[in-house]
Amino acid sequence: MARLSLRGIRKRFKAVEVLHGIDLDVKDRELIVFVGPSGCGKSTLLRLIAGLDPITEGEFLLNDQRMNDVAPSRRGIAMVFQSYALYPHMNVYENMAFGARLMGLDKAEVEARIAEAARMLRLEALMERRPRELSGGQRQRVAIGRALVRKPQLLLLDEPLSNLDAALRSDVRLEIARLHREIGGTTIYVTHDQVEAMTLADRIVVMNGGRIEQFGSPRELYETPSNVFVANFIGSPRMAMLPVERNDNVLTAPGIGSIAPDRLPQGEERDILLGVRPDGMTVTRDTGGEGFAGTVVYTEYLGDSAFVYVRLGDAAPISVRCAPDADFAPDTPVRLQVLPGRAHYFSRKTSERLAV
Ligand SMILES: Nc1ncnc2c1ncn2[C@@H]1O[C@H](COP(=O)(O)OP(=O)(O)OP(=O)(O)O)[C@@H](O)[C@H]1O
Repeated sequence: MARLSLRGIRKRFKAVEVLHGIDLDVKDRELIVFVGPSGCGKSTLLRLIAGLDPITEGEFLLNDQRMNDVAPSRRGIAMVFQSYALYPHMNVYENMAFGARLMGLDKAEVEARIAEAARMLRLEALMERRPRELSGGQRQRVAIGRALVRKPQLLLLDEPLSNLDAALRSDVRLEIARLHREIGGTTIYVTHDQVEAMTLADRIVVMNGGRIEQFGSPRELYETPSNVFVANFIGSPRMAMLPVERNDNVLTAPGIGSIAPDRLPQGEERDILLGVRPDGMTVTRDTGGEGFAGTVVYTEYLGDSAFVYVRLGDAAPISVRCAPDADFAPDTPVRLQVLPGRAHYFSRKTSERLAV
């Protein structure tokens, strides 16, 4: 069992504070993904949980026990790093067997677990090789295998797929998810890739500048991002953001047009940021009337759909998901409508989500 509580965690390197008070509760058996832009503190937080760096301030509890001063080897944690730290003088088999033997498992059990990991990670033909005789991606798979054979209660993975090609990446990702369920432990997975986060996680921690912006299920983050940062970070292509002024039940973007949406934000704020996902709008040739007027930049055909990129005013183009037969030549004047229930609202003052 592995249930985690982080309370007011701060981390300073000399005078520089890089984590500014992290509070987080992870349930047993959850697969949690830390995601965020480069330098936001994901790896640092993972290293504090592993015990590789001391916590400056705050408390880390594992199953209600304070872990701040417990040695890494006594935390019952297995970790896979971006740099794999394999034993150079051992071959692949021995690298995977080492940790499992230290746990006191009998020989047959160690062999069975290694065979399974090797099959899953497609390492069977490489078992006799030393790390220096392997490619980067192969080493990465050995490092994952070495952690998995221990069937840890808490598995920490820091960008474990960064050296794999696209096809292997999605295969190994599926295997990690399957193994996570099979082992029945808790997994924390660090990535900067929001697609990886969305497909793997039970819940996602979105980090930015040493703080948690939002913690929730992939669906919660996509459907109700709690601020502009999360709205922009989750979802590809990005959510369109349009500054609008509210007058009664009409939202107006100066020089672009206005809409009267089915749902409006609560409260009195007049200066609002309207957010709409690419599939939350329709685009038609401009014949006047309600809606936002723009011009087509280009149309991207994807087979099962098409993305039409539209410029509104002088902001960066926004993308609208259309049926695959959408065919708008560049510079076509078009009008955008927001579909019912698809408008997100944010305060222009605080960037926080406004309830409807
Ligand atoms: N040992 C250290 N000494 C000083 N500063 C550090 C140290 N380790 C990390 N930092 C700083 O802490 C911040 C967070 O780094 P961290 O590696 O946790 O980010 P990250 O979100 O994992 O980024 P990436 O996706 O690029 O790996 C960065 O500004 C980094 O420069």
